[in-house]
Amino acid sequence: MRLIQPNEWHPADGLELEDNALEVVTSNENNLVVAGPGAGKTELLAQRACYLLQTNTCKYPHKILAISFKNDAAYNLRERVRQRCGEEASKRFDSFTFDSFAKQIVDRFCAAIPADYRLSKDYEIIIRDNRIKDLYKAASLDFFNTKEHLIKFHTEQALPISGGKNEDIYRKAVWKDLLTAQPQQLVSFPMLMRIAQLLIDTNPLVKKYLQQTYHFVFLDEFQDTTQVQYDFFKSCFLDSPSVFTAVGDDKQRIMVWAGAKIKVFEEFLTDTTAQSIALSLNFRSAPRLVELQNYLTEHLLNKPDKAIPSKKWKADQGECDVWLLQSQEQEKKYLFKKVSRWLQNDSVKPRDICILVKQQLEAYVGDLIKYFNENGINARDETILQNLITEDFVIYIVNSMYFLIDKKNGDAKRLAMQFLGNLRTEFYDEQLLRLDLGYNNFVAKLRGNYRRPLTDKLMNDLIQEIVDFAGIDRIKSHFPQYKVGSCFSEDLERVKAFIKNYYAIHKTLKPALDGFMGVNTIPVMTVHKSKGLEYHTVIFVGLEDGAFWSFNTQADEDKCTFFVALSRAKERVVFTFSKTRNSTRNSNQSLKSIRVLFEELQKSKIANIQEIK
Ligand SMILES: Nc1ncnc2c1ncn2[C@@H]1O[C@H](COP(=O)(O)OP(=O)(O)OP(=O)(O)O)[C@@H](O)[C@H]1O
Repeated sequence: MRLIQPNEWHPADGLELEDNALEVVTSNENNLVVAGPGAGKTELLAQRACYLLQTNTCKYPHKILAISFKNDAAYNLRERVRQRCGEEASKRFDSFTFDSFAKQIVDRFCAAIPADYRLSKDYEIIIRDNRIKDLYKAASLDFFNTKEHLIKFHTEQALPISGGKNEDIYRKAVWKDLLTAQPQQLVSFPMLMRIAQLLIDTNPLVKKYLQQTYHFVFLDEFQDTTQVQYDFFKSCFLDSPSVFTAVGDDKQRIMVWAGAKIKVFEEFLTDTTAQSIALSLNFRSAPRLVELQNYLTEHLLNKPDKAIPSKKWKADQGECDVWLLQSQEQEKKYLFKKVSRWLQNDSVKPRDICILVKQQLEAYVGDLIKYFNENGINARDETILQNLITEDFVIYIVNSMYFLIDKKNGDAKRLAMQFLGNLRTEFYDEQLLRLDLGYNNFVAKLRGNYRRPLTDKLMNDLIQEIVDFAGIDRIKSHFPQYKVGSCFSEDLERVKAFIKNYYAIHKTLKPALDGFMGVNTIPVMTVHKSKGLEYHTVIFVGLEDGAFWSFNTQADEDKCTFFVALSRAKERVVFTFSKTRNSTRNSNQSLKSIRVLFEELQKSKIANIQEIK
């Protein structure tokens, strides 16, 4: 890799950075970038990674650690860095979620965990908090009124658990029950993070190893950081020479219900003496939508910041519609008609459109998804597959299959080879060339053996052979999340099952793979899942009291949720209100509790509100 002098470095891909962004990209100080939607915060992290690696400011062999909240966000950031500064440099860029980073530390250094909290190799991760809640219930602990309070209480304290109050004794007992459960120990991700923190607090060598490995630490979507995550970050890196860059937006703080720390920006600035830096451009949304976001920022969120649209747009671009409909039945048909027209006339692809709901996806749009699919527009609940299809090994399998059916598909081969190369970071160029040749021969052999139709058995065997070529042990040892337990085999079985299902529908492999990956399919998801993403058109279904049932108790967070939905759109955003919604608990819908959202849209004079007869 050719080294670039810092003063000769330019942002990758010809992008222009505003002055503040460029200052952060090249800075050697701790910074907190606070900026609105579409300001390029994630892009700034990608550009900073390129700067640090290409100029060797992050000196070889030290690395950059980027921590995100969701698998797909970690994946997207890693991909952006790879595209911007190439395969070789990006090997020193580790992009993980908080959860997988903590798990990796625990798995790697499990013998160093103090005895009372030690985990064996095959612990089970509890995803559903109910198991924890039930244990407290069994201990007749009723001093918390909500499950959320109880779950927060469970990991509120750093380990080891101390204190002699009743609550502490119960907490200790529940932790013990979980860590001695048979046949496997049980831990939630926040528990795992507390254990990782304990490991670091009690093992200076592990701490030193982390700090020497990662000279630069990035924190994406910092507004969503929980107390447990922040404590873990501090144990790992505070007061070390590592340089921190956090980016976030307090207008997009929608995870307070899940424990996001409201004062995290302030604490970070104090703890790390970071500078707070603002950005002013919005690269994502067209000018009319930026204007609407600015209006709502001031009048709904009571914040002073204003964004400036990028110059690539014409001043009158951007549209916001609110459609008031009579029934859910009318809503699905009207939306179908509109979406069909956009797909035909506006050169918009299904993947450029996103349907969002606040929650209860099935109740709000289950019927609509069915109706779209029955009438020729693919749409699906993306939440089911979003994590799986961004897993590296899944991308490898699918691209190997695309390459199998089309030997001219160079992109598919490149992506598959990239995965294989990453599993063998110790390889020299010559060995990589041999691997390339071996992979070509392997796929050529598969092509020769490939028979149609693919029975379930043949499909299973085909996928298994592709995985075996990469080597299950190698995959497991490379990806911390797969090292222990049965996560890998479970995910692999899910991949096989999904591809077989799509194959049963389409009868040929290409559309089956496209179906699995969601090509030509409108993604449908909750606003929470849509964070960090962007679409040409966003349709928010259910601007109603029923969907915002918690508005009276958490108005600020719900206003931010509404703002996040709106700000995912590049050119068009639509809100629907339906007078009746039979699939929900209260079929008659009103606009009383959330009147302020509706009124502010109206007052903005940008939203076009229409009653649809
Ligand atoms: N300097 C730039 N020049 C041109 N386009 C940019 C620049 N920075 C970001 N973009 C583009 O703007 C869009 C938004 O960028 P990005 O996702 O980084 O914003 P963000 O601040 O993280 O957004 P959000 O907080 O809303 O998720 C992306 O399409 C990105 O490619």
